[in-house]
Amino acid sequence: MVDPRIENLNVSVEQAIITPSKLKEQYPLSEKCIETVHKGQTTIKNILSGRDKRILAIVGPCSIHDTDAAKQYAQKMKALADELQDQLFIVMRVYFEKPRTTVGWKGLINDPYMDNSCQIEEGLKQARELLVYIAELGLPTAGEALDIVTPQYIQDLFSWTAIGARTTESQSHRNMASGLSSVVGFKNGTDGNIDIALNAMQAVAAPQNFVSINPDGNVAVVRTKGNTNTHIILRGGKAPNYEAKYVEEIEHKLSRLDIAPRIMVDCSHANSGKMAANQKLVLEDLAKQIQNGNRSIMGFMIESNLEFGKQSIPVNKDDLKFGVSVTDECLDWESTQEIVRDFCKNLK
Ligand SMILES: O=C[C@H](O)[C@H](O)COP(=O)(O)O
Ligand SMILES: C=C(OP(=O)(O)O)C(=O)O
Repeated sequence: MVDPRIENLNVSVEQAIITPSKLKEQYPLSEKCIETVHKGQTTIKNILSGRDKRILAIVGPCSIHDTDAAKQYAQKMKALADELQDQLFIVMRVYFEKPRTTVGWKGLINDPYMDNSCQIEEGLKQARELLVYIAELGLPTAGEALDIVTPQYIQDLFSWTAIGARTTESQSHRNMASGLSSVVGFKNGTDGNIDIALNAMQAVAAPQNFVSINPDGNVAVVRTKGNTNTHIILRGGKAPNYEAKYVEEIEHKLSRLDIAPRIMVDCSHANSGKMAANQKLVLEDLAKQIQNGNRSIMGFMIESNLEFGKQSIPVNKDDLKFGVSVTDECLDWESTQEIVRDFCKNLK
């Protein structure tokens, strides 16, 4: 019994939704999907361990708000991934959940119609349908695990996972990451704090026990084995942190902790000053570092969409510009191809 004098004072509605197993029945995995994810997860683990010498490239929109645009983007990306497969393992950024500094649209799962109606069940369906589509193309995907329950619905389709700058220090996110099957990258904090990511990697390597839900939607205790397939992502803080002097500093910190020095650089966010065009400069710098002998940089991240820039979410959704980000500024497709190809040429 809920006593309304002391409980749920700030809750307006509690609405049961589809269970993870029912959603998976509606959008099942074909053998081709399983092969895409299995190959994606395994290849990324091999890149992390250094067995596979290629560079991991996480490239795609800041956020998905229109699954048709995302499908077009994925088709283009698949062709680029095939073209550059000798040097890069390209994984499409398919981010459905956005952490906000204060308030704002929290992504396709939370609010698929972008009108504050927050039809989360519909958001989960659209997300899963899109991930199945992309896996059918043979293109692996990457997501940010932000909500700690939604992985039960879609995580089987991701080949790589990020924990964001605002949640790397969170115990709940570390618990969750310790049970994920993919490689997990931890961003440094928004203020540039590196230690929270290093602490996260140690916490996540250990077995954890916590309360979540099971595939049938029942409350369950989850006991994990721990996930040692993790790395740091440098995303800048008060200032950028992608240059060689920062990368070397992190290498030393990792070595002191007896963790293999494997580092991903996010070319966007504070490393680009949130200006999409600057991602080119970051990527050029990374290519130089690698040419100069760096062996710890194992990957990079780029925020890119069909079209350049960003737009605010209009009241009338017919006014949305197709293929333009509704969160952070993104590079357009042509520039994305160009800078990624140049990166490969520079490495040769
Ligand atoms: O990646 C996207 C944004 O940087 C992140 O969601 C924070 O956005 P905000 O500061 O606009 O809320
Ligand atoms: C929100 C993101 O990044 P960060 O956590 O680094 O701000 C992101 O990659 O979408």
